[in-house]
Amino acid sequence: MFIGRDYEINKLYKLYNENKFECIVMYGRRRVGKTRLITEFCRGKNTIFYVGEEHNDKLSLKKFSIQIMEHYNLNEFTPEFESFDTAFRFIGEKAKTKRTILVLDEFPYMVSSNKSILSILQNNIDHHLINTKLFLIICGSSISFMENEVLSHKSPLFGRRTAQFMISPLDFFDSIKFFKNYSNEDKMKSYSVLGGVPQYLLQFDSNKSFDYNMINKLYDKSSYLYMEVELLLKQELVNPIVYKSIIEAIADGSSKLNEISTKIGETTSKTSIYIKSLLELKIIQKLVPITEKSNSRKTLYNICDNFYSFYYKYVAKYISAIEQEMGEYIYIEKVNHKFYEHQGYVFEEICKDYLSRKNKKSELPFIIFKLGKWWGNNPIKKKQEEIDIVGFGEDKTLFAECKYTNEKVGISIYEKLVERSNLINSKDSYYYIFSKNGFNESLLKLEKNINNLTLVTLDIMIKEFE
Ligand SMILES: Nc1ncnc2c1ncn2[C@@H]1O[C@H](COP(=O)(O)OP(=O)(O)OP(=O)(O)O)[C@@H](O)[C@H]1O
Repeated sequence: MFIGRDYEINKLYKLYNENKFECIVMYGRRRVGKTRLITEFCRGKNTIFYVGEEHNDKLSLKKFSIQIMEHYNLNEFTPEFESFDTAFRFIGEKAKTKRTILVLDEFPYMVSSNKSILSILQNNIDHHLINTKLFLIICGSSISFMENEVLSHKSPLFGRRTAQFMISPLDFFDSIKFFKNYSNEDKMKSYSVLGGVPQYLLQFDSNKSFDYNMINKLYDKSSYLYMEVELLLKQELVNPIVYKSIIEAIADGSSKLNEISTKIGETTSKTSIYIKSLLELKIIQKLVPITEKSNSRKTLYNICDNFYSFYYKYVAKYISAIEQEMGEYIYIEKVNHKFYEHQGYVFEEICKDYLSRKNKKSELPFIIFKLGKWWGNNPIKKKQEEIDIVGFGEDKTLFAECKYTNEKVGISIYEKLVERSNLINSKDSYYYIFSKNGFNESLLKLEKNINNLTLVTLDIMIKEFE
């Protein structure tokens, strides 16, 4: 079962059908589904699929040669290519007449065994490949490597790329397709723990209860997910301890730069260097009120990956108990029924995903150009206020409140939202209220009587994008 990725597959097809040379750079965090996406796209096409490994240059070239020879059915007595240069030229010759896909997966490993591959490839593109029908896909997980060494202006490959795809985790609506047998609430809970990384979503079996999966697939020291975050950080970062402290500080509620640096005992300038790497890895994100510039002093940081966020809020602090095989007890007594706040935060993101999807289909009252959150001072009440979601169109604004509670949402929530929306300049305002468990009668009646209020439940959202 292959889920989602419609945008990427459609774009790849369009480029493929142009039948000319392409150099496509694909990157994204580990386990996000890059290889699977490429495999799905390449199915039934003339493809050489090479996966880089941590070998020395000689072994790398040998493996690359074997892959090419097998593809072209060259017999075992054919000498191996003497260099990557001759190997690329050989493929280029073949691709002059026939559409050929060459995938270089795990490209950073290829480069680590031979730094000159970048310039060899550049030279080949400029002199040989550019006039062929080669469809080259360069793929890698190390986001910093791909952005700095392949995409940036410092890279020999700069200017050779014809398209790039940064592969993100699946959104809520695609992620929950992994949990066919779950109730909507369990789908939501599972997504709030695992996020949208397919490899993590695959760990839960929706034929088993949510609690069973939590206890056996996360709160068990032998489980894949239990070790994942620590291993990933070690793989991606040189000094994982400081990074871990930063993520822990954010998970614990520190969201401003000075709060984070105080908590971890580092200077703000040093902390901001570490934060930059975590931003690059898409583990944390920077938030500013939608009305402010991106360098606003009101900048906050939060963990944008649900799994990291859950792990540092509800797993990391119980490591020693889980190591003593008390994971089930910890989950039942300390976590289950207590991670409601986390779900509330994730619910807000889901509502944003919902609005983005509706916006793409032009199904909102107007086209939104900018979607975000707002917080700021209420000068009348002399206190801080926030609006969960604000969407700016050309001359219209959408304001949304997201309520993840068991109670039905009433009219007072609408009134508060209208009051707060007055803090932002808007000619024409539209209101959306999202609720886990529906709305009371008076609010439902109001929705019928005014035309700028829309009420949406979790069930409605899920049904719309099933
Ligand atoms: N869209 C999808 N639908 C269903 N399963 C998927 C999807 N994407 C990925 N998977 C599954 O998730 C797992 C991880 O995916 P994949 O190996 O493609 O990730 P990756 O980004 O290439 O990882 P890495 O960077 O670690 O090599 C695989 O089992 C894959 O089949």
